[in-house]
Amino acid sequence: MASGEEDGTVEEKETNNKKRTKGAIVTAWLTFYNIAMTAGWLVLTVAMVKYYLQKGTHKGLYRNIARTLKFFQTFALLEVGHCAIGIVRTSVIVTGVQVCSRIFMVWFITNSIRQIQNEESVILFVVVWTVTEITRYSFYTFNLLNHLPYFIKWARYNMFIVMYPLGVVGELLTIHAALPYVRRSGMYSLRLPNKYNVSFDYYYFLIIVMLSYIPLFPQLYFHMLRQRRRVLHGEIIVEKDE
Ligand SMILES: CCCCCCCCCCCCC[C@@H](O)CC(=O)SCCNC(=O)CCNC(=O)[C@H](O)C(C)(C)COP(=O)(O)OP(=O)(O)OC[C@H]1O[C@@H](n2cnc3c(N)ncnc32)[C@H](O)[C@@H]1OP(=O)(O)O
Repeated sequence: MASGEEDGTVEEKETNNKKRTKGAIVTAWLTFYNIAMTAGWLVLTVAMVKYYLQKGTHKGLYRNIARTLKFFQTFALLEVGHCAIGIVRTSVIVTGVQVCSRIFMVWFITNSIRQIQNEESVILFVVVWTVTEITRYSFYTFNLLNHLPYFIKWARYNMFIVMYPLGVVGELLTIHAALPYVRRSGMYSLRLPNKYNVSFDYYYFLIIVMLSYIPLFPQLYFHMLRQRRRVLHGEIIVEKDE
């Protein structure tokens, strides 16, 4: 009997040790990830400020930071995995829509259409993304280290109120600026007849993407407002897909 009780205790101890080890590994990984992402977006900030101080114009700024932006924005795909395997308490759907929209903007709009890279709207969304991500990743980092300064928590759950709409304006204006070039070049499109007997028009796809902001953006925005009420005002909120 004693051995059974001891075994129970031994099994419980082993399970608890495994949980503690897993918890330590997850915390170590997330801390590393968030520090790396904070550093990456800070490098982007320094590069943008340095370029503007040297050149005195935003023309050519995107080309100057494109590689860093593409790397760190694409690296954020890991966050969909973090949600999917449950190491962070975030909606997979919300994170997926947010990350996919950013990656779409970076790779299939600004990186693919050089003619729009000097648009002011590109600088608008890049600057807004940068300020937001530095705040967000530093929030996660300090939260994991249990030394979260209030001003970072405040910034995390208040700045989005203005930054989110500004970022959407920048993204939509950039897609709109790209439309004439896409129409003229027929890029990423498939005309009939072809061996697949399928047609695809990237111009109309972009119009659909712009229209998709109408139902999708409010979902993200209200999600952040719920998070804000939960964290700053202690409301108990259960996400739909939790
Ligand atoms: C193929 C064609 C595609 C076309 C797509 C068209 C889509 C159109 C609509 C999309 C519009 C998007 C516009 C957007 O790009 C504009 C901008 O972003 S402008 C800049 C302003 N933006 C923002 O402020 C939003 C920034 N993004 C986020 O905040 C997140 O991505 C989001 C998923 C939206 C919300 O984050 P989350 O749900 O994680 O909220 P919390 O931060 O409160 O975290 C919840 C809990 O999870 C823990 N967590 C999350 N991540 C981590 C991590 N990396 N490390 C550690 N912990 C993490 C966090 O601590 C919370 O834990 P707890 O609940 O215990 O407090």
